[in-house]
Amino acid sequence: MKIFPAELVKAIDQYTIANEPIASIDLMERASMAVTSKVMELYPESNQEFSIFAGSGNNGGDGLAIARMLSQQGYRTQIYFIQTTPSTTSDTAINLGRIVPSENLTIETLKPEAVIPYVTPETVIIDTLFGSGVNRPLDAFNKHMVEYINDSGCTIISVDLPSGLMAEDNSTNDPDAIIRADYTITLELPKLALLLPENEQYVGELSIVPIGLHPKALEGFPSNMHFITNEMASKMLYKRRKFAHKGTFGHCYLIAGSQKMLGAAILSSKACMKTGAGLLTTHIPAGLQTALNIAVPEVMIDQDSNTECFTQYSSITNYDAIGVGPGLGTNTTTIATLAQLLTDARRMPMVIDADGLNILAYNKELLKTLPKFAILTPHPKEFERLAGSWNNDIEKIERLYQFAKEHSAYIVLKGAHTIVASPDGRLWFASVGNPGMATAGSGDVLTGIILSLLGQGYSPEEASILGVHLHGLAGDIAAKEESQEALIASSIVDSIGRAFKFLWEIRNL
Ligand SMILES: NC(=O)C1=CN([C@@H]2O[C@H](COP(=O)(O)OP(=O)(O)OC[C@H]3O[C@@H](n4cnc5c(N)ncnc54)[C@H](OP(=O)(O)O)[C@@H]3O)[C@@H](O)[C@H]2O)[C@@H](O)CC1
Ligand SMILES: [K+]
Repeated sequence: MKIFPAELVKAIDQYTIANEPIASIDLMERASMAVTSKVMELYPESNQEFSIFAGSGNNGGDGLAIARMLSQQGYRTQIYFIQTTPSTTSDTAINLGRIVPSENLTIETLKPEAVIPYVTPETVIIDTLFGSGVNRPLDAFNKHMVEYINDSGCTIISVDLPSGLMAEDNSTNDPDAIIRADYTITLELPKLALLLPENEQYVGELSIVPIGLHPKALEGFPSNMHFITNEMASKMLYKRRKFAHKGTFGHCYLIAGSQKMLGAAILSSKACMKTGAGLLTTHIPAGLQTALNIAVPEVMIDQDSNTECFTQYSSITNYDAIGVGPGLGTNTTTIATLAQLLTDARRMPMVIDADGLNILAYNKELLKTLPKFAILTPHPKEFERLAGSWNNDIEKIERLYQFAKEHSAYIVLKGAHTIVASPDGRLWFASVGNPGMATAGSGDVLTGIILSLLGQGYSPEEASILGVHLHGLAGDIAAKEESQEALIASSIVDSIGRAFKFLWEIRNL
């Protein structure tokens, strides 16, 4: 699924109206119906009361239609229609005309000098003041409305975007003039601002509802940003052939672990095997063989002669892909050996994580020797060490583009919506995963998953995107079963199988 800027969303909207064809008021009705269904899913009990704050743009038009629909379903609904600009859009005017006040539905128009009515904290506020039409910080009256809603103590559901949030860059926005929603229900397409960590406080829990925009427009309009969906990930899966043998699925080589961090090597190894690698050889420091063997009997072991650092590696021509970094340490000898490995393995598919990345960050000349299309999997702090700091998430994305291009590498920037950046300037945002996955070893598991996919012949692009999606899905399955609190890295590994099954079911639909 593509992520489009607000102007293109508008153009897709227009294309749909012209080519489906459908009257714009009917498209608004369809969109409002989709949002109403989602709201009713969140609040199935019809004794829930709603207050809908509607602006005079089309977002407000949606709000008016949602109010009508909720009241028809038996929910008591009050509308506060905010009239600050004289120009009510034509569809919003039509929806205003469709409001027939009743016991369940009341409407009050608020003008700039109006006193804002008291809303009890039990009421759920539906915020439809502004949507994707905002291109500057809100004016004083609307900011006052936003502050009132934010301070109300009510649960807030924003439609399309939290009002006041611009669809892309908010670096010059006024943070006090943006709704802080508990839920954002966005129409059909995720907007960039909704996926950025700095906006989490405004967006709350994000859901996307299809509204039937024209498939030709969704396909044909260009964008270099994508949202990774189950459908997209499931299409990437390779079928395992009946006459395959373990050699068919690749021989992976993982260089990981140290005396204090053998766990990283264990988690990564397990994840690699669970993701379908045919063979895995794990290189660890001397003295740790038995522990690794017991923890992951499927793995072959390549022991270093040194107990403390990485000093040697076996012939890389034996392998199809290399993973390096989890729990490795950053000892001087380790740095020298990694430098040699990068030179030797110039044509190998490779994923580099954790201490591998720290070594690169503190020895930047090594970046020049990265194998082409190497995958780097930093968390934000590691990426900052590699690429320098940023002032906001839009600058961070710029940094990602530049860094991936400059080093011909795929960057997997881990976070709430992990971002994969390709060397040719495309980005993919993760749609799955949960805060329970911010736990020790979670990154080691991702490295193992990506290594496994590389070893099986997936391209670096596929391995990054599918790897991120499988990791997030497995985390979501684990959180559902055990809670986010109890989720540990091993739970993610244990759920990889179910993540695969889920994707295969979608593929075979
Ligand atoms: N995408 C789709 O397919 C569909 C989209 N739909 C819905 O349409 C929504 C977009 O509607 P929209 O374009 O009318 O914009 P919206 O945000 O409601 O209001 C803009 C108004 O606010 C004004 N304004 C702007 N900035 C301001 C400021 N700082 N302070 C004060 N005023 C400011 C601006 O005026 P102007 O900039 O001209 O001064 C304009 O009058 C979209 O989010 C979705 O909910 C569905 O109905 C159907 C399918
Ligand atoms: K809104």
